[in-house]
Amino acid sequence: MRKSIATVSLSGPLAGKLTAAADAGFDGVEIFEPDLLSSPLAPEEIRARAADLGLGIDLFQPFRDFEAVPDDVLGGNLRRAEHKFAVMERLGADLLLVCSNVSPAAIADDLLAAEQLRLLAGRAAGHGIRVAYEALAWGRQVGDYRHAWRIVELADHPALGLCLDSFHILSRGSDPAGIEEIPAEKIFFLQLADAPHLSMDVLQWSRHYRCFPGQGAFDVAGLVGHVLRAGYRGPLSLEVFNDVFRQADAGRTARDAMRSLVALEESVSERLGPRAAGLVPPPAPVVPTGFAFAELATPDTGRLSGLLTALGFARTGGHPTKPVELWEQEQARILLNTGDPASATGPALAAVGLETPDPAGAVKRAESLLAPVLPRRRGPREAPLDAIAAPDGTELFFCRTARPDHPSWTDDFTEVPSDPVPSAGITHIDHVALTQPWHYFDEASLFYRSVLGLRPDESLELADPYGLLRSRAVADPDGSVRIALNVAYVGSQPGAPQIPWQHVALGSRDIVATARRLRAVGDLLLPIPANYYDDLEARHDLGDERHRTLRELGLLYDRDDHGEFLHLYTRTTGHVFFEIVQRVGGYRGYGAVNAPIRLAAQHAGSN
Ligand SMILES: O=C(O)c1ccc(O)c(O)c1
Ligand SMILES: [Mg+2]
Repeated sequence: MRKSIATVSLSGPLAGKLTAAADAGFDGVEIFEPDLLSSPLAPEEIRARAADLGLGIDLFQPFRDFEAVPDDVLGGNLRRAEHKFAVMERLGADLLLVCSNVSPAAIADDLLAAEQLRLLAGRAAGHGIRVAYEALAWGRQVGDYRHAWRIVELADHPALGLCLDSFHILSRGSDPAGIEEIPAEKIFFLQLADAPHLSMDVLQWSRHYRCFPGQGAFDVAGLVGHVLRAGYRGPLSLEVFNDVFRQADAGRTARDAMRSLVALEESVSERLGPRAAGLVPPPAPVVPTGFAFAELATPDTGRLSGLLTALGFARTGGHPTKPVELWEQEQARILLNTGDPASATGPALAAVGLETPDPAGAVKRAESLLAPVLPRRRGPREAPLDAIAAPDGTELFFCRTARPDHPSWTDDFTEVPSDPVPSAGITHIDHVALTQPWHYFDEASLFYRSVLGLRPDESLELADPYGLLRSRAVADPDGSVRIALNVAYVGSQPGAPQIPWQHVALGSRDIVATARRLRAVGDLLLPIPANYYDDLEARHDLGDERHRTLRELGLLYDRDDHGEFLHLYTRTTGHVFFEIVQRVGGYRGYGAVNAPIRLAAQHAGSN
């Protein structure tokens, strides 16, 4: 389907917005009038610029407070309309969005509204222009799409139709099924936005918190399904008012926007059948089945090799041509890379290897969702290793480890002789946690969900001693791949503590034994205050002996309806630390209740 975006969704001056939309592959734009008014370009120049970029100007918006006004106001409104028509002719735009009147002067009289809109449509038609009437959720008299439709029906003019906007419909809890009763030729335009569930004034919610479909809590795909069943075949147009996107890079936001529409088309086609309404779903996701490795970029191996040895890892391989070491313990594999510029400020998590049943298919899926595919870093006799860049720059490699049907990346490493290291009971990588730059957070959750087919959990807000940490995890259905995305709100004030921390959580089969071993080796673990254990005893009755063990070893505890979770943390090295976890039963979370304790301990340790 044709894909458009309202210029209000992107940051910066109008010319840059057009370039960003075109580069991301959009077919058209809605020109948001304030963007035009603040542009040094004449409408004719904007028209030419858009045409050069292959963009249509699908809509001009918004025209406000027009309908259901007293007679003495109508003349002035028609005069304003003539100005808009003139600008639109210069722009080459033939669809004007009129949003429902929000002025206290608007009269509760549908016949009057219809009569005045009919008059407007007649004038518009004289310029070859059509009018799309949109119910704003906070409209003074008209706030619901069914009400707007009754007025359009009453007006009965071929140049007057509806603009449907998913935000206004879904924020009010209106049933979108009623859209199917509207004749297709009367739905002139479809605007799409998602939003998180928030309990607040709907105007503020709309103007500040809209996000791209798939990033919020609305069933936008369900709504689009109804619109397509009604017979609408016009553009899917994103109209997102969002404070964060307004400050982010326009090119990046436009790609995020396009990714959301491609994923939306997929969700809609799953509901309506694959070839319905000219939908073109991307290749199916290839969901990863586990972690192949975590790669730490580090200026030297000294600091980390001591820690890895204490954690029970053995250095098993070296790369013949790159400064990379392979460390293993059962299915947990860590690469230490001393040749990566990312390590300049200390060890950092630079890459994650994901086990996948079909590496080539995973790359095709990623490309169709505008994920940057990285050039292959492959030596002459090395296994193919495809990788993409996640929004925060972390490289994601698609791997098949030691399978007969595919060369294994581990074969590229030369075995190195090493003394046997006593196992610490670590079996695999349970999850990785990636701290995102704050303005990429929604982009990141959509990225992992759409590109990798992982399922997002609820978004959580966790207290940090210096602010709030937002956290959202994505995982595959059986929990073999879990990625916790965090965003730190701290650090906005100069000199405030920063937490650019990434971590690798290692699964242990017996965390008490692992903890005892780590304590015996040295002072490697994050100390947990006694107050935590006093409170834990009040919250959970685990028996005296268990409480004593948790306290003695500095273990943190959580439980959910499915099981229990025990975990501990190493001190931070550079930008990374390790967590050791044991899931007992089917515990699904990440110990979020304990995050404030952990964050406070980390801040105390870094002072
Ligand atoms: O917030 C507004 O004023 C506004 C304007 C135009 C729209 O299409 C819309 O959905 C909201
Ligand atoms: Mg709208």
